[in-house]
Formats: sequence, structure tokens, C-alpha cells
Amino acid sequence: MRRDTWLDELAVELAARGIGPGETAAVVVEADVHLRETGTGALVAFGSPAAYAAAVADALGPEAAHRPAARQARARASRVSKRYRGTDVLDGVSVELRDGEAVLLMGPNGCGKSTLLRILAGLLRPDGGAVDVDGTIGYAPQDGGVIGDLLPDEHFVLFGRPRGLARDAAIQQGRRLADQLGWDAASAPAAGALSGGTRQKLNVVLAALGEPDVLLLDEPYQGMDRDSVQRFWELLWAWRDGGRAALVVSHAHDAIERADAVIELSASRARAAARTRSAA
Ligand SMILES: Nc1ncnc2c1ncn2[C@@H]1O[C@H](COP(=O)(O)OP(=O)(O)OP(=O)(O)O)[C@@H](O)[C@H]1O
Repeated sequence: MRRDTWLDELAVELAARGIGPGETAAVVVEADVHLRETGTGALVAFGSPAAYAAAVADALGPEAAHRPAARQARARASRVSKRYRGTDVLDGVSVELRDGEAVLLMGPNGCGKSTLLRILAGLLRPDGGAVDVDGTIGYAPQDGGVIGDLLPDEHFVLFGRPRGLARDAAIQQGRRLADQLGWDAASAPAAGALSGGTRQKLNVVLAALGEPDVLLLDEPYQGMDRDSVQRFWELLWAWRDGGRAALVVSHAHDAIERADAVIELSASRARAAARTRSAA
């Protein structure tokens, strides 16, 4: 039996036993990662989907059935793949973002973190797999994302209007978010004249404008000073405490300790995504 078919049947069998969608997704992702890393066939490793689902349901105990997921899954990439010029960048990667969680996405240079973020943001079409997002997305790219000739206030209006913010509300919200990052946007020059770290603050503010349900931030605090990095995390923690989801790409050592969960993209073999720690 093909791995994908086996995993699909496992999801159906878990749901049939009353296991909630969050728990089901976690079990399927874990099984997927295990199969990829060991290279074992699903039937050999776990037996039939029905038998494995029954064993999982037993292990979780009767209260797992119909237990609501601790947090709602807000965005999910399921077995996503992407090739560039015949080379696999992502090969069957699955990740899940839940409300109330600030998740760190890490992995070596070139392993596909930015590609995965762009796919989740709907900016890039995957070659295989599915992306499911329930709500709105705010995305801050690794580079660029701002317009050199425009003032920060003009950015706030430009980005805030399509998200339903009136002109004044967009400026007010943009300035408030900037202030939380320790930046006085009202008196700042055009984006082209901002320092690298300050331009990153503008990028983060633009992603958060209009309070989208999911924040996708690609190396958001590269170039920010230490105080600003602390402020960035405080902003993100307040964000997730407000019940929203966030995925942050970073190579910074402090990020592992500060995030609620860590998803590591492997550079080798199947390029599996392993969720190694959860705040749940
Ligand atoms: N548009 C493109 N055309 C061809 N190859 C691309 C394109 N975009 C990315 N790649 C390649 O895909 C791979 C993954 O790139 P990506 O930017 O997603 O990695 P990353 O994990 O974010 O890297 P880093 O940590 O250096 O930012 C790299 O080998 C990159 O060269």
C-alpha cells in the first residue's frame, strides 16, 4: 500500500474513533515523518491503518474521543512538495499552525523555509499536496516588501485599506504597532532611507496590520538591536495570547527558547518537518 494512501486511511480511521482533527493531524504527521526517516513501509512499521488507529485510540484513552482539540488548527500544509529546475526543495512536508501558538520554523540555508512560507501565504503554488487556511494571512517576506519612496504612514494606508482599515485607522494601528517595537513611525523618513533593522520593523508592522488570523514572518528580526528583538517577541506573545497563530522563520539562537513549538525542516532525504516541542 502506498504511504499516502495508508496515511489517508489512518486519518479516516482515527476520525471514525472520535479522535479530534488536531490530534489526528499530529498522529498522521508523526507517522509520516517516521516512515520517511526510516524508509520502512507503512504496513510493516504500523500494520493496517485500522489496527494502528485502534492502538492510538487505546493509548490516548477514552477521554481522547470527542475531546475538542486544545487549539484550533488555523493553517495546514499537507504533504506539500515543490521542485525548482528538477530539484526537490520540499518533498511531502506537512505542518500545522494552531491558534494561540507562536511556532518557529528552522533548518539549514536553502532547505525550503521561505518556499514553504510563500506556499502557506498563497503566493506560490505547490507541485503536490494541499494547503488549507481558515482565515486571513499577514506575510512579511525575508527581503523587500516595502516601497522606497513611501513614508511609513503611506505604507500603513496602502496595506491597511485592502484589509478593511479606513485611512486614519490604518495609520493609527501602524503607528501603535511600530511603537510596540520601539519605533516612532510618525516622524520616520521614507522606507528607502530607513536602517535595515527599522525596515524590518516596518515589514513586521505591515504583516500585522488589520490583525490577520495567521502571521507568517520570514526572518523578521534580522538586523534589529537586542531591545527591539525583545519587543518583537513581546508583540508576538501578545499576539498568540490573543488566540492567533504565528509562524516565524529564524536562525537566531534565542528563538528556540522563545517560541512555543519548533518545526525543523531537514536538509536531507525526505526533507521532513518534525515538530519537536509544543507548548500544549
Ligand atoms: N524562484 C526560484 N527558482 C529556482 N530556485 C529557487 C527559487 N526560489 C528558491 N529556490 C531554491 O530553492 C531552495 C530553497 O530556497 P528557500 O529560499 O526556500 O530556502 P531557505 O530555507 O529559506 O534558505 P535560507 O535559510 O538561506 O533563507 C534553494 O536551493 C533556492 O536556491
